[in-house]
Amino acid sequence: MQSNCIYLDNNATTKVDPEVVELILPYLTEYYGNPSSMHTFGGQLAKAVKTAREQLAALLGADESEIVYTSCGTEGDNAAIRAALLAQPDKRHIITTQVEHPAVLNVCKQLETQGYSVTYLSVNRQGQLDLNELEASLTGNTALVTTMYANNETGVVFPIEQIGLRAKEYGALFHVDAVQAVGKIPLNMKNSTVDMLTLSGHKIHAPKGIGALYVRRGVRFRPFLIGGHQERGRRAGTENVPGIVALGKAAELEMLHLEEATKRERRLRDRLEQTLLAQIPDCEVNGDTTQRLPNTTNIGFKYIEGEAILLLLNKYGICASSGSACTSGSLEPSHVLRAMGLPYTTLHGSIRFSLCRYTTEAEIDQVIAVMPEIVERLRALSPFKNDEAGWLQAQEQTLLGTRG
Ligand SMILES: Cc1ncc(COP(=O)(O)O)c(C=O)c1O
Ligand code: FES
Repeated sequence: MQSNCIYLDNNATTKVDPEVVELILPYLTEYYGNPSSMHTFGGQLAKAVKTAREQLAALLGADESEIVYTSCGTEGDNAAIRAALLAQPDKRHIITTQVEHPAVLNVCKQLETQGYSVTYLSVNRQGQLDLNELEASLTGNTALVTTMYANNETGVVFPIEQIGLRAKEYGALFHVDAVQAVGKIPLNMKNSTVDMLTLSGHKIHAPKGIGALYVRRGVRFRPFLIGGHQERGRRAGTENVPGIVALGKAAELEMLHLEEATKRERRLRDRLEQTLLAQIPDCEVNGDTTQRLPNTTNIGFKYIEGEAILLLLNKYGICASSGSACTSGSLEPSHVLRAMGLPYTTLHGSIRFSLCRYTTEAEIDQVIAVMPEIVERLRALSPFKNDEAGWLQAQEQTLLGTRG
């Protein structure tokens, strides 16, 4: 198995911090008890679970009683949406956006088949919402507004508090999928309109299989997983103790590094982006560059296929992605970039680079060194170089063929 690469796909998942690994090893070996047990061997682990809860609460500016551990971001999103609807059985309307992660979009689509109506807010070319459209969609029947904090594909950040204020005016609950924002944007739930907020461990240098949902005190919450009394009856199932300990430590490290890492990642990301834009013709950044995560850039290279770029980057040991990991492999272009109304010529040739605190100057140099040549090589092979109409026709035929 390959283990060494230039890893610029941190929005898909991150490396577990070595400090986190070291801390959790005893919880995988010696301390295997059940935190709910009466005996000391198991019961002592409740303390570790509590410490992690405090660490996570500190990162969110929340109270520890407001943290519910989950298995992943997807579970957090599912649990929050279901809980909001169960708590308000008379309300049958949900507002979300066209650019959400499938963990929200596909839940909403299923709810439509169960008698709920869903408004999918549009975004503009920059990937930003129109708050007037949100206001016009809200009614007294709206149970929930659920939007992401930052987009996984473009890094575009939504004006969360402005959305929340409007939701509150209509008495709707407000859930935020902050899987991509946690650790990259300072958060303070104390002075916030957010009622529930999802996060995922594997995006912040903890392992896969652990996440959390913030539930504001006072928000009526009905559990998604029903069974035992764990998590104060809000999420049944024996706790993933090593995962929880890891998440707590990872949160502590995110807080410690946030300011300095954010600055560094922004500088490296901007250098990568600006150099590629200067050296490669016919390319552009997708999404609002003023309201954006510091670690993400999504660049559209006209007239070529993103997958072809990725394959060549892979030959140089560079990991990036087109769209998101969950949807890669499907031939459909990204629903996020489509919602932004990108032209077909760019839609298929878009690549996301996402950095983290381990990304080095030398790694960025390496990408800068190979990208112009990769794009030039692919464009030389492309029969449609500078031929918008030809490219468009070919893409349409491909799509028809795959659907056919
Ligand atoms: C915005 C967003 N929400 C939810 C998820 C799902 O998180 P998980 O992979 O932990 O289920 C992801 C993962 O890519 C994401 O980027
Ligand atoms: S890995 Fe991020 S979209 Fe699934």
